[in-house]
Formats: sequence, structure tokens, C-alpha cells
Amino acid sequence: MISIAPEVAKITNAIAPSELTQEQTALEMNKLNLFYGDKQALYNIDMKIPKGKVTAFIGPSGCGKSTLLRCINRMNDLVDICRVEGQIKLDGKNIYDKDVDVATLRQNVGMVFQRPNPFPKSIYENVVYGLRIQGINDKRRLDEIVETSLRKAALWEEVKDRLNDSAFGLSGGQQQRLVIARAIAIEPKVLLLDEPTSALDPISTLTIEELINDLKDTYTVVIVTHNMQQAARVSNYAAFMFMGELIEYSDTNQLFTTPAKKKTEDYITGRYG
Ligand SMILES: Nc1ncnc2c1ncn2[C@@H]1O[C@H](COP(=O)(O)OP(=O)(O)OP(=O)(O)O)[C@@H](O)[C@H]1O
Repeated sequence: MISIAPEVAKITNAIAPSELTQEQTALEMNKLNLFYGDKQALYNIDMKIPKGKVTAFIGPSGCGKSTLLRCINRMNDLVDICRVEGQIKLDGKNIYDKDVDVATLRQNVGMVFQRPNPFPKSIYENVVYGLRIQGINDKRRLDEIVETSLRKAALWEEVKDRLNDSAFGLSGGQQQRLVIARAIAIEPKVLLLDEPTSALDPISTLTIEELINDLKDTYTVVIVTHNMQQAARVSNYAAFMFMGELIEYSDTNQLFTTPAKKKTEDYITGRYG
């Protein structure tokens, strides 16, 4: 078992994910299968992701963590050979239904990638980017949203005097917080984080981890991480995947301290991956 430091171990008494009520569920996957051409990458995934919590997808390289994450905002639509079967319900509505507008879905389900990807614009314009696309140009309103979003992303104090400077002048960790501010400026319901700290130094990683903890009060957060200590530190629920299957999914403490499945135990004790 990996050891979880007492200061980060959470006393959760959490509800088992399968027992979440509709009210407590942000996302529900039903019989989700995904194929890249002939190759199946996800097998019959059934899971409920709780509202207002952090859920981590963990597992060895190539097990399908990022693929599953990208299903949640239909990023896989951009891959020609990709085909999805089954359902993902966001607040009860299947996001794969024909009448779903993908642009609206992606406003509701924001995404942050491994490498910070600010636009070649000022800090201010990065934050308001999505709002301008929505046709919001009122300066006072934008100013307010910039401040609130940067505060939520724990970046305001560091950038408030240089909002018109290029985003490229920020450090990697600051850029990643800026990208998070840009994602939350349009008030998504769900925030997807695909290994958000893997390109960052340990101090920036810690800042982002603290930020993730704060964000869950407002958003449902789903994070893919290679780092089990990080999953233990930041998540309330953890899903262990192996070769495209969801092997075990439970509250994080339980998964790391008393895994039910041998495969999970082998992974968290470092026997593979
Ligand atoms: N665009 C793609 N085209 C074809 N196959 C793909 C594509 N993206 C992923 N795959 C395959 O799907 C499987 C799952 O990949 P995925 O990137 O989801 O795994 P992962 O668990 O996130 O891995 P890692 O931890 O290394 O990022 C792998 O076999 C991978 O090669």
C-alpha cells in the first residue's frame, strides 16, 4: 500500500460511487465502449462521478485514462477513427445525443491539458477569451470576471499589476493557473484536468494541488494523473483502470488502503506501471 501522510489523508466516510443519488451525481457513464479504428480502447465503462468532488483516473500508461477523460467533453470527436458507443449523462442528459451542441457542451465541461497552453495574448485577454466568443464585451463585466477568475485560480495577487502583459511572460506554473482561470471564466460545471502538473516543478505542482482542492467547492473536477501520491493528495474518489477496463472505483482512501482487487493492489504497490 502507498502511505498517505496523515495531514493529507482525508476522513471521508464517503458514499460508495455506485450509491450516489441523482442529485449527487454530475456525470454518469453507461456501457461506454470506445474504438480507435479496429482497436478497442475502453470496455463497458459504467461509473457515476460525484458532483463537487475531485475524481482521479489512475492506471498504467496506455490503460485509457486520457481517452476516458476526453470522452467527457467529446474531444475524441476530433479523432477521425474514433467511435464511441454507450452514454455519458451530464446532469441526466446524454452528451452523445444527436441534438447536443458540442460547443455548448465544452462550455459546460472545461479542459486543462498537460502543458500550459495560453494564447499569444495578454493575461487579461486570455481570461476573457471564451466570454468574447460568447459576445460579452462590456468592460466592467469583463474586468469583474477577470478578477474573480484569477482569484479563484490563485493567481490574482501575482498578476494584478500586469494584466496587459503577454501571458508568455509568466512561469509555467503561473501559465497553468492562467489556463485554469480561462477555463473557469465561462463557469463550467465540470473541469477536466489531464495530468495538469506533469510539466511543472514541485512548488508549482503544490500550488496547483491546493488550487484543485479549492476548486471542488464550486466545480466537479476530474483529473488524470500518473502520480499516485498526487491522486491520494487531491482526490476524493479514485478510479483504477487497466487495459481499457475500469477495475476498481471507490473513495480514494479506501482504494489506496484497502483495495478490493488484486490488480489494484499490484499497481499501487508498484508491481507494474
Ligand atoms: N488518437 C489515437 N489513435 C489511435 N489510438 C489511440 C489514440 N489515442 C490513444 N490511443 C490508444 O488508446 C489506448 C489508451 O490510450 P490513452 O492515451 O487513453 O491512455 P492513458 O492511460 O492516458 O496513457 P498515458 O498514461 O500514457 O497517457 C492506447 O493503446 C493508445 O495507444
